[in-house]
Amino acid sequence: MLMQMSRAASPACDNDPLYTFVTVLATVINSRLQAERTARAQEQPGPDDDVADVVVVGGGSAGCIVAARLSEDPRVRVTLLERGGTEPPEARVPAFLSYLTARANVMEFLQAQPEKGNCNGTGCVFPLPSLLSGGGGVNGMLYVRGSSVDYDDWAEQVGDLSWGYSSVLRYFKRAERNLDKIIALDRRFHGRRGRQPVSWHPYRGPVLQRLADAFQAAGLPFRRDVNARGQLGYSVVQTTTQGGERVSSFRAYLGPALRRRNLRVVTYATVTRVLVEPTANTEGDALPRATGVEYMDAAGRLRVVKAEKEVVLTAGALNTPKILLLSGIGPAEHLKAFNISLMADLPVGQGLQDQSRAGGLVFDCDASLCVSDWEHRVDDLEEYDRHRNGTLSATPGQITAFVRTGVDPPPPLGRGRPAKQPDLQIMVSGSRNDPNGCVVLDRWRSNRFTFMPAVLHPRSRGEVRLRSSDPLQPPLVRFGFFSDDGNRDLAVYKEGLKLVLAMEPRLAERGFTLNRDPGQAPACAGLPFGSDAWQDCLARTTTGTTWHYAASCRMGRDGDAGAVLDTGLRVRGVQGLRVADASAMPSTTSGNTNAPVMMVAERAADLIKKDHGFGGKPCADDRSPGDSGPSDSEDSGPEDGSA
Ligand SMILES: Cc1cc2nc3c(=O)[nH]c(=O)nc-3n(C[C@H](O)[C@H](O)[C@H](O)COP(=O)(O)OP(=O)(O)OC[C@H]3O[C@@H](n4cnc5c(N)ncnc54)[C@H](O)[C@@H]3O)c2cc1C
Repeated sequence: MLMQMSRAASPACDNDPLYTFVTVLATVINSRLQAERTARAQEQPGPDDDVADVVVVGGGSAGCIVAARLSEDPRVRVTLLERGGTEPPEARVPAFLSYLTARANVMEFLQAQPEKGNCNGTGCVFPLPSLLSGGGGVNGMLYVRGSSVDYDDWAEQVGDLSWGYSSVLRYFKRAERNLDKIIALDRRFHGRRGRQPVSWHPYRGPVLQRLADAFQAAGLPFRRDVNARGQLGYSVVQTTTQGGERVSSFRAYLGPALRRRNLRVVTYATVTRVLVEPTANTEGDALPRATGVEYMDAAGRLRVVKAEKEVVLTAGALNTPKILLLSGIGPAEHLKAFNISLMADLPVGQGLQDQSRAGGLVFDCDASLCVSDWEHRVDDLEEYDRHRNGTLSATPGQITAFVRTGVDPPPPLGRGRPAKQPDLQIMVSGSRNDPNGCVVLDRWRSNRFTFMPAVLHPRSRGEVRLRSSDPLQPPLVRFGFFSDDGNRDLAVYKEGLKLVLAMEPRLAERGFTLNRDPGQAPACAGLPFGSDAWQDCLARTTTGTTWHYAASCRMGRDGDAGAVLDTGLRVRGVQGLRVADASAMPSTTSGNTNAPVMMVAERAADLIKKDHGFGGKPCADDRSPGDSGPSDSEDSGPEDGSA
């Protein structure tokens, strides 16, 4: 209830008859889906005296993987607590993305702190997934690992080669079940037997073809596989799907594991804090220890689960820091202001990153290309229902481009860092220009496309702090978009705008008309369209998140004042507490963040198993860094059947 009160206005059009229509159809589609092979998560809270070996907090992209991996050993009791409910059936339909992201029962919409230099000074509105599967259940499904340079940078930053590309590649491969026969043949880079299916959306309609032609005509090279030897160019990207259905890490990992007796999953369980107790270690120093968590169940009752080995936080890059702060782990001054007893003075929440982007350039589609009427919609549904194909099996966002702009100086010679790391991504988002303003509704037949340049490696930093000591209040978030000294992030973004503006004639030839309506960016209406001042204005007033929140509790080397975790993902100065989600990343990667988060979670599970001597199937991969190894490092396959 309190969560509802704290939400910003949701763009949901729940009362629209079309929404009801789609929901009913989604249910019909679901009823024809192959029989559920996975048990439903338990929605009943556990007994008051619940005890586990490991408590995992947050059942998102990372949490579902950590819980499933750790419970492979039947001796290890794992409890996963998730504040939302189970992934809804319509999440499986790729084109229903827009309905999901507008639904208050799976997404929380919040407002960030107002800042002068972005979001028109009013505070960016941003969504937070709230369901078992987290971002993986509502996201755009793009499977993008990023550049090898990203991970070599991580290794250098944290002083640990095991986070370098040749090491983390094993975990990417371990997670992946690539369903494209040709791509899967590239065994150096791809896995074929992991739990996470990766495939192309089956449908590539005329709109996609023409967008691809426009990128090609603009001189960008076509890149078939962005997850192997390089990313630069434009691509139709593979997705976390199988046979025309979304497969989140909930479906891929946790669903098949739910039958395990040693795994307990509790939904509608909001963790309010980690229980941290001062203890004595062998040297006699007082070193606090995480002993469990407190959570609020669906009935609003406070409960406790004890963790005999450790607590793993996977509540996402905005809520993991909030939970740490509520538990007395964070900047001392900040905690003092809320009368929270200090357990460890750490820069929790300080290094928040998201890939700054802003409203890009909007193109309207010729009616001949983007027809959408009731007849077509019914055809679409029939096609999907029968063949898992057609417009419902895909999203326009499957096409994207990665660019190195040249804003940053070239890397020093001999440093072995070829200029293959993109700093800009052009994302494409489809929507409908509906007269009733409910653009989210029948978006699977988009008639309007926005090209959104996103700054992949922002210099700007934000922060996550507590709004209040009430654990049900959302965190206070400041994104800091376009706030870096020297405006380098702004320069990268503007390069993206220029690139798309230069594509305008090619897009026009192919049926896409640039929408010059000043209403697209009212604050910039008085400025000449496309001018430098207009570009600045666009960035400052139409700023948005890319939903790639990361690095808010980053790992780092000993002595790094900005590091919250060590490179084993352990919270510094606290025993029995780890972070294994996007918060732990040292910096954002060259692209979307879901695949990197899955890699971090796979690695975290191995680190935990190793530390506690748990069994299961460690990635045969913890060999010496630098040995990229053959694909025998892959998982031997889902033991409980695939999703
Ligand atoms: C709209 C959208 C589109 C995106 N598109 C893409 C894309 O196309 N490709 C891509 O690679 N990435 C995409 N991403 C990003 C990607 O999904 C995230 O990076 C990834 O899901 C982060 O994983 P996580 O485990 O760190 O956090 P999440 O997946 O967000 O999981 C956190 C979980 O913790 C739960 N939780 C939070 N607080 C508590 C609490 N107190 N108690 C219990 N549970 C709690 C949440 O409900 C949630 O389930 C997108 C994200 C969004 C939101």
